[in-house]
Parts: sequence; C-alpha cells; structure tokens
Amino acid sequence: MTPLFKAEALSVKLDGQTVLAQVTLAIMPGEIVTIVGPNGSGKSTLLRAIIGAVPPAGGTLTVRPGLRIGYVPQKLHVDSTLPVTVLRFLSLPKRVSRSEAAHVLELAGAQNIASKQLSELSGGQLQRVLLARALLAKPELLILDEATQGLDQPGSAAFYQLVGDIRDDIGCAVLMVSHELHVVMASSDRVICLNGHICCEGHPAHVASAPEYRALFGSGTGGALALYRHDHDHEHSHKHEHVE
Ligand SMILES: Nc1ncnc2c1ncn2[C@@H]1O[C@H](COP(=O)(O)OP(=O)(O)OP(=O)(O)O)[C@@H](O)[C@H]1O
Repeated sequence: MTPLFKAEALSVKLDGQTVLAQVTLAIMPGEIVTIVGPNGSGKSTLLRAIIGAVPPAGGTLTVRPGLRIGYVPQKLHVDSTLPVTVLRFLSLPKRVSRSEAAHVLELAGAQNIASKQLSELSGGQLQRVLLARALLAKPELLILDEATQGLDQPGSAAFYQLVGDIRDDIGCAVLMVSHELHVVMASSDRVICLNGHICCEGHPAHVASAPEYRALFGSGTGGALALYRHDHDHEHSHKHEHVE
C-alpha cells in the first residue's frame, strides 16, 4: 500500500531556528496516528509542513498527488455580534447543498444543531461543526490540531470516539495532535512522541510506558491510563482492539 505521505529525515527551520530535525514518518490509508509532545516541541509545525504551509529545510516530504486533506483547527474565534447559522457557516466560503451539509453534520454527530447560531454553541458543539466542515472535503486524511482544547475530559473522550467512528465510516486516515494521551489512546493505532525529533513511537500503551515519554510527561498519568483502559474495555469492547 502507498502511504498518504512520507517524510524522510525532514527538518524545518523557523526564523533560522531548527524546530524539527530528522523526522521520518509515513501515514497509511485508514490509520489513526496521534502526535504528543510538550509545548513548543514542533507538533503544529509538523502538521503545517504536511499541509504545505511551511517548507522543509532538509530531508524530503512526499505527499500523494491529489491527496484530499480535511483540517480541524484548535479553535474558532466566533464574533458573537455576527449572526451566522451552522448551515450558513458550512457554506463559507464555498456554497454547499443542504443535503451535503446535513450529511457531514450527521457524520459529526451535530445534525440537531444545523439551524443554531454559531455564537450559541457549546465548545463541544462548535468542535463538531469544525469537524463537519473538514469532512466537506471528503478527506482521505483528516488532520486535527488539538481539536479538543477547552473541552472537559468526557467531552474530549466523546470527541475522539467520534473521530474513530468517522474513520470507520469513511475510511480516512487521521493525524492528530493531542496532549491527552490517556484520552486518545483508545482510538489511536499509533502514537508519536515528538520533541523537535521523534523520541519514541508505537502502540499507545508502548509509548505511555517508554522512558522517553515518561521523561517528558512523568508517569503521573499511570492511574488515569489504567482507569481509562478499564472503562474503555467495558464500553466499547464490540468495536475496537483492546490495549492489554
Ligand atoms: N512563525 C514562527 N516563527 C518563528 N518561530 C516559530 C513560529 N511558529 C512557531 N515557532 C517556534 O517553533 C517551535 C515549535 O512550535 P510549534 O507551535 O510547532 O510547537 P507545538 O508543539 O505545536 O507547541 P504547543 O503545544 O504549544 O502548541 C516553538 O519554539 C515556537 O516558538
């Protein structure tokens, strides 16, 4: 199978400073990959390099020609004085039909809020609308940059569960940045721990116990990890592979 994109020994400089060095990474169709790493470790820069917003300073980045990418930003700052309904927002800047809008809202679990004003949505509802908007591109690769910032833990868990369901529905790969390894681990196939370079990678449980990860994040989430795994096994045992 051909990867959707492949970075080989990729380095990126911003303002003359090396932000990413020797990053080698490929994403296969349908895979869910999560990038974790401390603040300033280059996570957003890596996503921006993949979508072509920053040029490589070294190495190579090969993106499959014509790859359809959907991008979900961290946050949308909504001007509450500007009246825009969810349906209208989906038609900006390019008009979409009502049925297309209804379809992506349904995929994103937001079908009952189509006629609401953007300004009256909760944080979790707004993120679902942003996700719906990214789905309009019929993405083969969905990129999420800390898309659950500001959501509480159950809200984040529900959101990542939804992302996993969408992958199952439309078969897209997902590349996302999250600080919440304990929340995303149930829906990720692979986790990459980044700190300017790739420190460690692999199955979520492997990364959580890797010395490089523990050195960066401590082992304080151990209890939460165990608890989440436990809950997850019970709630969703019909759908996902389990972390043993
Ligand atoms: N436009 C820019 N010009 C110069 N330096 C930048 C620019 N954007 C980011 N940086 C620097 O590059 C480094 C990596 O930033 P980046 O935003 O990729 O990290 P991050 O891992 O996404 O951080 P966070 O978790 O805080 O969002 C940081 O040291 C940052 O200060």
